[in-house]
Amino acid sequence: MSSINVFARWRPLSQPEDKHGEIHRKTLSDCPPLLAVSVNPQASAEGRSWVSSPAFHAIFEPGDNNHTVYNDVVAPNIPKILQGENCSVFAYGHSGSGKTHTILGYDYDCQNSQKLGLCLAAAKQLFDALHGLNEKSEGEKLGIGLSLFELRNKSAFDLLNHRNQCHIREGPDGKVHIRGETEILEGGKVRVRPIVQRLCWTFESFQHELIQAISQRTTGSSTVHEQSSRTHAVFELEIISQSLIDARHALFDRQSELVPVGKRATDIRIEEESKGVIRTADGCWAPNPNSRIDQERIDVAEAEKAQYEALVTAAEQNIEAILEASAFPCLGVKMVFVDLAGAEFYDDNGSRPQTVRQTPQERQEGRQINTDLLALKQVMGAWAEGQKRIPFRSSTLTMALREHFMSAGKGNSTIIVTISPATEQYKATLNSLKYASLVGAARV
Ligand SMILES: Nc1ncnc2c1ncn2[C@@H]1O[C@H](COP(=O)(O)OP(=O)(O)OP(=O)(O)O)[C@@H](O)[C@H]1O
Repeated sequence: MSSINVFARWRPLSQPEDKHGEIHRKTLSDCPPLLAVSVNPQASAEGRSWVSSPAFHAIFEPGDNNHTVYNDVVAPNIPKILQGENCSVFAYGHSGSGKTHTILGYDYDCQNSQKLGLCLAAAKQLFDALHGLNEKSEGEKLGIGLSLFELRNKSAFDLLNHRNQCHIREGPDGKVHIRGETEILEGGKVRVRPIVQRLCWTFESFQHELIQAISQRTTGSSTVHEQSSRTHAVFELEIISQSLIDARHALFDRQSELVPVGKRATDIRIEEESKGVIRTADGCWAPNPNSRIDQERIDVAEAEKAQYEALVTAAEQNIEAILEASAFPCLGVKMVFVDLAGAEFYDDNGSRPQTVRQTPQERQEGRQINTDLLALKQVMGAWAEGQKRIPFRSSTLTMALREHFMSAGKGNSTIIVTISPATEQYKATLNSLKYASLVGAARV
């Protein structure tokens, strides 16, 4: 079994692409249940077809709408989420191939559910399911916490907090944390806020938050079109309850109280230990016979630090206890959608197509996007093959997505490779298919 479910989606030919014609393509079903694809720049170019490995769970045709894609790709994950499994869905493809159309859609009106992007359609189905659970339960109500950030040029930006810059750090626990602003509070307390999570108790409030946030997404010119998303956007939907959120806030408070106490203990230790040595005439350090370390002062400071550390541990355990005691296995479970920035592609001779003008900054961003996507490709390949060392640290994108890979479990990650049927984009389409073929063919 492959650990990543791979789908391909052909988009319709756009009007300007019409004159150059369509890639000749065939879906092959020789190895059920997986499909392969054969492509050829033109129907007449016999003998030059490239054939993928049997890697695809389904291949969507240009006439298939978002609703069809949702039913095949995302809907089977909803029962898994409700049973307590994390899931993630990535859209990968070159610029202009239809990633944003798939993940977000360009029509957010939920009356027209045929066009709704996968993220909103999933939220709608999840809210329907949560509503059923909430009705039956006497206890706490469940909702969805939405977080949304984009990655651009090695930085992360919080779209639910005025695009504030966030920092991606690996913590002492080995987990990657995405942190927002650092606040200095009274008494030297330091609070490093996590990225904003909006609590939504109805689909309508979720939809409102999402639409507001995505209006802040960055667009620019790619080598293909002028409204290209120049960032990787990560949409995180977490099943939450009020007591889980309150417990997390309590943990942040305890962590911020620990910071000045921990710093004081470290300062006192350094101060006392430095009394115990003196500098000799030749510039070396030697024990100071006239000074005595005040061990009691160090011990008092360390004891105070230990008290505050215990409070942090208790707050962490409280979160664990809330999750374990919940009647709902889905509490704290995440569904993540990633709309990757479009890979830039070049002509055979390495030059860019002349269709769209790019600024030097956009060209630089294009190179960074390609570097990120290459790193992601390597991570997906290593992860799909079950390798021990997965190169998550090789880019900000893979660092930020590390937790999603680690927590999604085998079989719960999906990649939709969006592809264009335009002959002029054959090379880029072929690249995307080769990549998908590689990931989909990997077995564990
Ligand atoms: N399956 C589809 N059906 C109809 N229109 C589509 C489809 N896929 C893409 N399009 C249209 O093609 C254009 C480009 O699509 P989109 O913006 O989703 O590309 P993208 O891959 O997100 O590009 P970029 O990475 O540069 O942002 C849009 O106008 C979109 O509406």
